Amino acid sequence: TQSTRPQRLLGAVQKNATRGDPRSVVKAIDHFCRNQEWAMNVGDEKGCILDSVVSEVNPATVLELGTYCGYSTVRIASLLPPHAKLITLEFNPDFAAIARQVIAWAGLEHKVQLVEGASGDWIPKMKEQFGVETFDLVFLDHWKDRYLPDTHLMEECGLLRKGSVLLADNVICPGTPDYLEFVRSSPRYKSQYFKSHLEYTKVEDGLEKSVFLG
Ligand SMILES: Cn1ncc2cc([C@H](O)c3cccc(CNC(=O)c4cc(-c5ccc(F)cc5)cc(O)c4O)c3)ccc21
Ligand SMILES: [Mg+2]
Repeated sequence: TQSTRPQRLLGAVQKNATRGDPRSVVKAIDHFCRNQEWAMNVGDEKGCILDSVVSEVNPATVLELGTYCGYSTVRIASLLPPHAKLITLEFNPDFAAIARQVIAWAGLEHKVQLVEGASGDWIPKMKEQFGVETFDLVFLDHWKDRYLPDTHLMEECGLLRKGSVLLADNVICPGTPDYLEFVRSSPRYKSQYFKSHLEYTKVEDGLEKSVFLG
């Protein structure tokens, strides 16, 4: 039977990356996507911006919406302080199965809780299920039309505190117009655009960093 792109991406990691070495996992995926098959990872260029925001926030609790194959999960988790936790939500079981193996290859299982399910179902259960108070950092990279409703939901569920940082991928391509309009016009957010390119291409894209002001 035919393999899927995520399966081939995992194969490239297992072939070319060193177990327990997150940077080599990131490098192997970027090489695969640049030279073999494009895939919708945040990529190396936007990934450097992600790294700088993670390092600046130095979060104890992180929520990632949209795991896919675990590329950004590995980038974020590799920068977290010792007892920090990253919860990542993935509704597609095939993606989740690959991501678990990519995260394990990087040796980061102990820092990551991959939850299989949809953001809309799980955000209201975060506090009771995972003992989360609030998130210091949220990385939005799931369905683009879910960024805004899920941001409202996180506010309503008391998961954001004064200073919580939302970092959104793909605000230009594919684009998240309603989300961008909201965070840039709301008095409750301080928003900043980091211009970059769509992963592995010359097409413009960027990340939007929005600080919740409470
Ligand atoms: C509700 N819920 N809760 C958890 C959860 C998790 C998922 C999945 O992880 C999932 C599946 C399919 C698509 C996405 C969103 N990502 C994208 O669509 C994307 C596209 C492109 C692009 C750009 C140019 C192109 F020409 C083609 C694709 C570049 C990018 O970086 C992307 O992130 C995410 C979905 C809903 C979920
Ligand atoms: Mg993306």
